[in-house]
Amino acid sequence: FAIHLPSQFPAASRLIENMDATVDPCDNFYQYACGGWLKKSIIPEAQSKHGLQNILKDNMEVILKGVLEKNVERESPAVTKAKTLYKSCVNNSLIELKGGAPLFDMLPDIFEWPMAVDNWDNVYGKTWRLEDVIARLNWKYGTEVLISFFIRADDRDSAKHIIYFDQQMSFGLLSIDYYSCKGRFAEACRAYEQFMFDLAKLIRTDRGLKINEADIRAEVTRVVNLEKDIASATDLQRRDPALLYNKMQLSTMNRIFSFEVDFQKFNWTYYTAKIMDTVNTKVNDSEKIINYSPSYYGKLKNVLSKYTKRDVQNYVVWRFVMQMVGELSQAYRNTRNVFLKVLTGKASEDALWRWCALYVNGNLGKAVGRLYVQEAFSDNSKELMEEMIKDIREVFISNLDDLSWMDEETKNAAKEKARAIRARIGYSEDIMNDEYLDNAYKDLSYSGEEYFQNVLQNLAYRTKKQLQKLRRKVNKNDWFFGAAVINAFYSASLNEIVFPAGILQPPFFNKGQPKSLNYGGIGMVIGHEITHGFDDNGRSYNKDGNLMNWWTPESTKNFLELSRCIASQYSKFSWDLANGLHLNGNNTLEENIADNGGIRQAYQAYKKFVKRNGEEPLLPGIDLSHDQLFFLNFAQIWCGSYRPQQAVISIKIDIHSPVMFRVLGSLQNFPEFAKAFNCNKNSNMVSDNVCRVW
Ligand SMILES: CCCCC[C@H](S)C(=O)N[C@@H](Cc1ccccc1)C(=O)N[C@@H](C)C(=O)O
Ligand SMILES: [Zn+2]
Repeated sequence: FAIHLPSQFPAASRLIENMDATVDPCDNFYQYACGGWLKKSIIPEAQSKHGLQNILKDNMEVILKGVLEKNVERESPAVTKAKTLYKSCVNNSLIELKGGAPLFDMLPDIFEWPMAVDNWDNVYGKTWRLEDVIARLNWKYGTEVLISFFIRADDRDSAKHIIYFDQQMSFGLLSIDYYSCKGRFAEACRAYEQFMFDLAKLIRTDRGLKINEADIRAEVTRVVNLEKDIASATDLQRRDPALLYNKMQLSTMNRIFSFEVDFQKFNWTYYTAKIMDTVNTKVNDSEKIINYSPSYYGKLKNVLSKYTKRDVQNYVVWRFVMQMVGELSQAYRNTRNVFLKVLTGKASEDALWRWCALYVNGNLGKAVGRLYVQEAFSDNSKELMEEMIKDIREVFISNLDDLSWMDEETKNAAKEKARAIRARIGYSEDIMNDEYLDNAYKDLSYSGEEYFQNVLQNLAYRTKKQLQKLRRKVNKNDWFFGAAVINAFYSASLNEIVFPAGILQPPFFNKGQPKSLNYGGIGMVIGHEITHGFDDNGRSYNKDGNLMNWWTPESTKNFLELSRCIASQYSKFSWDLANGLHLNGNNTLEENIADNGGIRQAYQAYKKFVKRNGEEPLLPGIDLSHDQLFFLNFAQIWCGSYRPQQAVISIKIDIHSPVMFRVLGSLQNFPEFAKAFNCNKNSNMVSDNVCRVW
């Protein structure tokens, strides 16, 4: 356009392009809103799913590349470190030259990988202790295996830090179902074993060691069986945080929850001291800890009694090396690429610069966040966001009065908590301050030629920062998310909602676009995050972020009944792309409650805005009311598609419902949607059993 159109015009063309007006909005609003997008979009080779939000992510990566590659005459040392790290990461020729050596040269430091070395039993086996290897994997290599050890705010004393012991949180095959190795999971299992086999073989080859394929295969099989047994020991349904909170002394862990490997009793105090010594923090038997998974530790005893120390060492080192192949030469990356293609459908690697931009952002989020904000974030959105947060918070609070299932006492406590929620918008001022930034990264120094060492340094550094917090109070002013992040968050222990700069952009938000689009976009996100304070997990925490029950038994009973309505409703959705698998309404309950609350609160806030300020001028070029545009923009934020393999993964491990069901589920439960589109009561978009919690 030669003439400068008001910035809302791109909104109209975007909305029209993405939708398919031939679909009846009352039949399938997702198809109506996204049909246009779905017709013209393909999932890139390097992705296993692709949606409108990925386009924002791709654009952000381009911005990050630009700022990380730009040489400027004067900059803070912290920013220089980010650029050096990036340079080492994109130095493909040098990475290729180093082959697998950076990895297999450091394996002795974690007591070696038995299947990729000779004579392990004599050289390492005799003095081997499980505590030594998993302690080191934790503090030095940021790898949690068998035991999840982390330091976090005490659930019942959110100002203090405490040590937590939890069950293993991640598995090579992602979820327990894959270990059946049957039907749709058979191929993934085989590819997983092949990945381990190929990597062990490659390391032996590069080390000049002989290869007995049958021996390697046998060890691979034992390792996968061990991992399957560990996964089988994990607690699956962990809905109530109060039930996880088992505070005890380390001596109790030794007395009740210990286990053995090759008849060596695991000593929890010795293990914990091994980790805490690295940050000069003394712990002994009387140290208080929180055991999140008593039954898992009880089962671990039986699991490990079936395996040798060699099997256990093979497994724990495998969990580390399988992550690290990504930082090595093509031959090593290929062992995992083949596996990922089968597991997720991802058919090629991401462009190296994209991977490196995200890697540096993930590790030096404060420095990269500063560059991103300076380059791409218009600061004028803060007051508009504050106004919208105020609107939506008030709607949440006033809606409480309509809830017949909640008594006055509980309502008052809910109002108090809602008022206490603190909002973080865009980025923390700290990152614009040179000495703050330089201090944050003072202990880090990178080499442009040693990418793998840089990565190891980051693994140790991140863990060290966390371990050092144990004897310190929680700093409630710390931002726990970077600025270049296209997402939003709620923290129960801080009772805080966070909207990083990355999400404050179209289609979520734009000062120039109509308010109907802003409320259907970021407005719904704001409601989503506020509602997390009251979902089936967040509701257990009080306004100060402590696990304290502020509910009357009657209100609790009613809440659980209504949340079960949501859970069973979403469980009814079956997904043809995942050959008919049903959603897991329990695993996705928190996010579904948040979505259902968010859409209602944002819509009501928009209507209040219109009452205060009058109807907005219609959007030229699209004959929809602003009520309709509100829902259209919300839905289009979720336009996207999945590869079949990724569809199964999302159902198994994503706490969010798949995108189309997030739109269908929340709108079927919200009668104002049907009103806006004049849907009659037996249309698909009107649920015959509306569920409503907030
Ligand atoms: C491991 C990350 C978990 C993120 C959890 C936060 S509460 C969340 O669910 N954020 C919302 C933000 C949002 C809400 C409504 C509409 C759009 C975007 C979310 O859905 N995040 C998605 C993108 C995700 O994290 O997968
Ligand atoms: Zn959420």
